[in-house]
Amino acid sequence: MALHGVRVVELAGLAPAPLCGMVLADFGAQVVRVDRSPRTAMGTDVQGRGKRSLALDLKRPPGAAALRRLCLQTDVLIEPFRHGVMEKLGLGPEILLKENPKLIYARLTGFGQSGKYAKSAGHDINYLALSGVLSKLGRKNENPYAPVNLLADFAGGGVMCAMGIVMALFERTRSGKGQVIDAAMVEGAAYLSSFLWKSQNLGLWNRPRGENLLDSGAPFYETYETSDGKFMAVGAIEPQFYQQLIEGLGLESHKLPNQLSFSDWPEMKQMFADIFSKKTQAEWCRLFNGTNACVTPVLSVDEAALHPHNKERCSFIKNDQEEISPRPSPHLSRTPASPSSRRDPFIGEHTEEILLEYGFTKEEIVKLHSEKVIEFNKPKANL
Ligand SMILES: C[C@H](CCC[C@@H](C)[C@H]1CC[C@H]2[C@@H]3[C@H](O)C[C@@H]4C[C@H](O)CC[C@]4(C)[C@H]3C[C@H](O)[C@]12C)C(=O)SCCNC(=O)CCNC(=O)[C@H](O)C(C)(C)COP(=O)(O)OP(=O)(O)OC[C@H]1O[C@@H](n2cnc3c(N)ncnc32)[C@H](O)[C@@H]1OP(=O)(O)O
Repeated sequence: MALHGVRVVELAGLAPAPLCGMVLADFGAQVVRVDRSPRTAMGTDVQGRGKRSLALDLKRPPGAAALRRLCLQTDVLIEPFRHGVMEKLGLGPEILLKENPKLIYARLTGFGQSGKYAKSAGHDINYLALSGVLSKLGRKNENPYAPVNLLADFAGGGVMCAMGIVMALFERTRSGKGQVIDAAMVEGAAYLSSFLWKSQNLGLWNRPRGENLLDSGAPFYETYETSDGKFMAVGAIEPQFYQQLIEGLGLESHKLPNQLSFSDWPEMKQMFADIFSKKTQAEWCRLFNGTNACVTPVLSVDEAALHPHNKERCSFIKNDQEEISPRPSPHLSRTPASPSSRRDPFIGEHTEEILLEYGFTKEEIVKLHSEKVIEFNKPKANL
């Protein structure tokens, strides 16, 4: 796998850092997740695939010292706390990089390591709002709408951070040096959305939110309800594809306004909606399958795994617990990801084996355990 041999320590956090760690694990990195005690923390990481868990109290000096030791033999550290938390623990980048100059120290936060908000709490919706992107999302005459926590947390945060880590690992092959990554979700979400800024002069965003080409303003870039309460997605932007949409809907283009006549869009939408409501989703699929009208069913997460196209590409995978999840993407031809099929780790499940692997002696481990700096949490056998 592409990241075989890369050692990662991920400090447990909410959504974005766990995704970042999971992506690295899926592509072959050895990821150790450092958790708080199983007595004080609930296991909320559903993105623990391929990781092992070490329960370590970082607030206790021997705990922080243990992390420093781990970092001596680690390629990448992912930390998901507000600016200042790691410094307070004596685990800031100056110290850790001095001890291991090859360390890639990835700081995944909302507001970044500097600036007015650096020490403020926040979540996806706040970062998206500050990036400027949220102002563009939503339907006509409605408040801005955050699409779950996908954009800032996962795309602008977890994925951007993973990209930064891979770039830093690549650069390290030339310089032999690590570096600090300041992955701020505000900036990640904005960068991801560069098109919004760079397309201003194309006139794509001249109208209020929800009345433009790609923000649910256009009738040919919309979702429509079908007679069985499901939905179809329409993305027929180019004239030749739009023509196929019109034909599929049983309309005649010479009787319709011009595709780009903004003032006619609301009426056109109503017309398309009426037509889509006359057939079931399956009927529309049969009608549009194999055309270039850019019409596809809106599938539920369960249906997506069963769709013939996705099945053909094995786009979804099952783990040992029969849980279905998306296959790691993208697909690398020679060194594809090989996601673990084991269940996610329990907090503290691998404490002892990880510490032994990183060179701690049995005696040291017993001492840390007796001082309650580390915890073990072996799963009970299923008798
Ligand atoms: C919208 C999303 C968030 C969605 C999350 C949801 C998916 C989940 C949230 C609640 C979950 C549910 C719940 O738990 C109940 C169930 C539990 C069950 O097990 C599963 C089902 C549940 C229903 C469960 C389901 C889901 O998992 C949930 C619904 C986001 O936007 S996430 C992005 C958030 N932002 C960031 O990550 C940016 C950077 N981070 C921050 O800004 C802050 O960390 C944050 C997020 C604001 C939190 O602030 P907080 O004050 O709590 O932390 P920090 O200031 O960063 O400091 C951390 C402190 O912790 C200490 N510490 C850390 N590790 C250790 C350790 N190993 N040992 C000891 N101490 C440790 C550290 O020293 C800091 O201490 P101090 O505060 O004293 O300095």
